[in-house]
Amino acid sequence: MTEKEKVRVYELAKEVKLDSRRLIDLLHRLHVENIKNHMSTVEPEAVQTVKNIMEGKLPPEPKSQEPAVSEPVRKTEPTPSVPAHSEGPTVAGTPLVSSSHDEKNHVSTSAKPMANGARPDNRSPRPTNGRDNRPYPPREGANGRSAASASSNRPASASTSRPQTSYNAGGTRTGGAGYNGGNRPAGGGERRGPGPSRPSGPRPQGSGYNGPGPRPSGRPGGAPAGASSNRSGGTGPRPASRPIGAPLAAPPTRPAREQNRRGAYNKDRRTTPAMSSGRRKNAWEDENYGSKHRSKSQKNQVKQQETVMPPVQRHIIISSAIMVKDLADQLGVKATELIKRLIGLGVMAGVNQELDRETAVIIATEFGATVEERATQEEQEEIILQGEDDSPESLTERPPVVTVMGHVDHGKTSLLDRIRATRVTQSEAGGITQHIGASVIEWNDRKVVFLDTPGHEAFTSMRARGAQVTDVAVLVVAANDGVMPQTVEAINHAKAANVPIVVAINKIDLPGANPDKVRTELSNYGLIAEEWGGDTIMVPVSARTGEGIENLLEALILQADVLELKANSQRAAQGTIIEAKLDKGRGPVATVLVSRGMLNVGDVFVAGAVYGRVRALINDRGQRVKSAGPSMPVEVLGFNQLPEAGDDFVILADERQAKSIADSRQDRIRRQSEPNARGVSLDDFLQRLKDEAVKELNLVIKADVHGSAEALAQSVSKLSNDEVRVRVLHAGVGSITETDVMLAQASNAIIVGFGVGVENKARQIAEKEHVDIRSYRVIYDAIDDINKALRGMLEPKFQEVILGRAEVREVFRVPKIGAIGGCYVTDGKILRSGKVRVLRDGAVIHEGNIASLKRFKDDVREVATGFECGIGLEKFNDIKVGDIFEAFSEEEVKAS
Ligand SMILES: Nc1nc2c(ncn2[C@@H]2O[C@H](COP(=O)(O)OP(=O)(O)OP(=O)(O)O)[C@@H](O)[C@H]2O)c(=O)[nH]1
Repeated sequence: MTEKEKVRVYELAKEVKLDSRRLIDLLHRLHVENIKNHMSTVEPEAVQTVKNIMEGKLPPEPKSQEPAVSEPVRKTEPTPSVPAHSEGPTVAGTPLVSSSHDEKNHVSTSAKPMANGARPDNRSPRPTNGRDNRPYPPREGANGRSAASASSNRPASASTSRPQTSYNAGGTRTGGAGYNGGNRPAGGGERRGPGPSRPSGPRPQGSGYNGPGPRPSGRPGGAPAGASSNRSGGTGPRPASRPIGAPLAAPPTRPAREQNRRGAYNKDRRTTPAMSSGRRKNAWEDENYGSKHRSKSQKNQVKQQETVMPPVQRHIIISSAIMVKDLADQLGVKATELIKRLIGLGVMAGVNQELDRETAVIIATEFGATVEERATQEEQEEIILQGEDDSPESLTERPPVVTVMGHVDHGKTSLLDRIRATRVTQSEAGGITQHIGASVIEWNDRKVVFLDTPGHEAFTSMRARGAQVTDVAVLVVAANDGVMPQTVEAINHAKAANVPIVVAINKIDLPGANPDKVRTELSNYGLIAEEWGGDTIMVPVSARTGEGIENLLEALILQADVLELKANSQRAAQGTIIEAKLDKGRGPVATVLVSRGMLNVGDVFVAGAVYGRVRALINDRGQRVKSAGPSMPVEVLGFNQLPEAGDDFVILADERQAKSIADSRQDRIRRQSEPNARGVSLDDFLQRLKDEAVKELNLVIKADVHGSAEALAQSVSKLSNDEVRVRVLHAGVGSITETDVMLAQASNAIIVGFGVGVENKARQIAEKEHVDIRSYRVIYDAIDDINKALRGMLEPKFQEVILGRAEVREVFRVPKIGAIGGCYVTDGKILRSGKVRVLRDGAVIHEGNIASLKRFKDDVREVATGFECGIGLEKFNDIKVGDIFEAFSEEEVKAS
């Protein structure tokens, strides 16, 4: 690797002899962006910085910071201090290469200058109250429980009963070089489709490496950095480095009573056949202290140590989540012992429970094992599928991919037809447009690709599947109608996807057309027309007469030029499935939009969880072609099964490899259909705050009236604080629809409904995709819940479970009783004991208990789908034909 090349984290880790996890943590501390896991790429500048640090050349100090002062380290303060001759490079006072705890010096507390005489971060003196004021907060542990915080959460008596020198596993790990268990992309996190990152949306600034600098600390639950860590007492000399994965610290010395107890246990253990006591002891001594020439006191100490924790199997390989019992086996310890340790770290797990890789690594190191982390099969496959990055020289211009969006009847279809007609008249010789999901227009020797997919889908379901194929959105607004609800929805979708918008003000041929009114209305949504000093291109057009169409195409080309859309067309192709169907005669066929490379007949591919070999390619004019380059949509024949829209499409050299990847993806899909793949919920938002340094809470708001939606959006936006920003992706009127759920899923958002119902399909998708829909009747409750979540105080409470729905088909007025709805249960069931919400035209008009549930004349406890029944409601008589009764119950949600 040359220093100018980007490298992946694991490669760099290998090179600098640092465990990937630690390197990720270091990169985070250096504020290097986009480092998610060991496969993330590291910019050359950051690579160099890491190397410098590892070679002991510390990063330049921020000017604003205080002068270097050798700060005395108090004996009681859980503050890392690095000895003069420590060669272990440090950042922010944290040893990057954890060293074994040197027992000889374990009581040393004097301050010593750092390797090159200055503290790397020149922090101001830390308070002694145990709060972490370090500029770089500790990374959090798996499941949101940092080992450090876990240790800090222990009862005070437990921690104070330990001597200063005591070994505190949690503190050692996370307070030290840190363990970042939460750096994986969020469940629904946006996975860009293959291909070079598009320049649309905000572009990364520079290399993404901002160099070291203070970062606000004080994340919720932040534990004292290094609290009770071995650094607190172990300030004596340490070895400069240790082999990768070598034990991070020597085993603990414990209070005498505990040692005795453990001693007894260990005596038992030493009788186990795994290793004779003599061999164990020697191995332990050799590794930790050297076998000879110790002082008496040292020997005593060694003896003490030896009785505390027996050495266990030293080298294990962890590549994925592992069951507690399997890890215990690998480590050669009892599962109960492992479980105890896990509890100490705040992780509750049973013998048969899986530990994620990060937790497994931590706990294994706790037991003194060296751990080799290997990429999981999935990660290895992703590396293969991602392929090499393209060098800037290999990139050439590619056409823009455009999606048309807008309100119903504003003329999207007519506009697309008119544009296609332009193409037909301009360049086609008798070609018949074939529906393949996209079409290519050639205008003034420039190509523009239009997706036929209904606008929202391109931004929701596709994006939810990780694919973002659109470069530019054309927002069609009828000049006689102006901005309507779906116009706003479209704007929000495009904004959430960071896709620039070109506005087509349509129907200007109509007498009532008022383009300026449209411009004014759009300005309320942040779209200011260029001619009014803004940066949104707005083109008046008429799909009917064709007026302005050329201007629109010109605007799109202009926008494409601004975006500098480029791709390498000389490599193996990658793309995205934009449509797939089972054709009677041809079997599974799908349209692929090539994002980079050249797709050729005969190529072997993986697409999502299916694979195949390209038998034929058909373009949007129905012509067979031999190849298709970047941005080109092309129908592909040769799939073994039907792929799904939004799936990635990647050419591989080897059919066996393609099959194997497709098979393992199928397996994964099967496993994921079990309830562990989750979207984001408000309840676990706090957890994710800790786990992944989530900085944004995305919301989709739906309310019964415009005023409520606005009010709620404004109120919750104001809840943003220094650490977390509330971002309202969309605030609209009407019931919660499938589109809302898809937008929420694609953007990891929570849906907040205020006085509105949830459409059936939307409910089903939300359940399947684990999208959290929160319904409120009181605006304050909504604000309060979101506020609590932001402040990390949300108490999981009762969650609504929808039981079923019934439609009112007739209304009976019963004297002295009131109105009874003659209902038909359309789905689920209605329970007498449940509650009912009355929905009329998508809005909730009442919520309350059921007063009576009858089948014919009999009172019944429940009525299932497909049956008729009479439902009377407590304190509500205004039942009307067409009302929907949504039955629900409230179940307590356990804290996650
Ligand atoms: N006068 C006039 N009518 C138009 C124009 N564009 C579309 N229309 C008419 O508006 C109606 C709706 O047009 P569509 O193209 O179907 O609108 P759409 O946005 O695709 O509608 P949905 O697919 O239902 O969302 C049709 O009757 C069109 O003929 C235009 O520029 N001028």
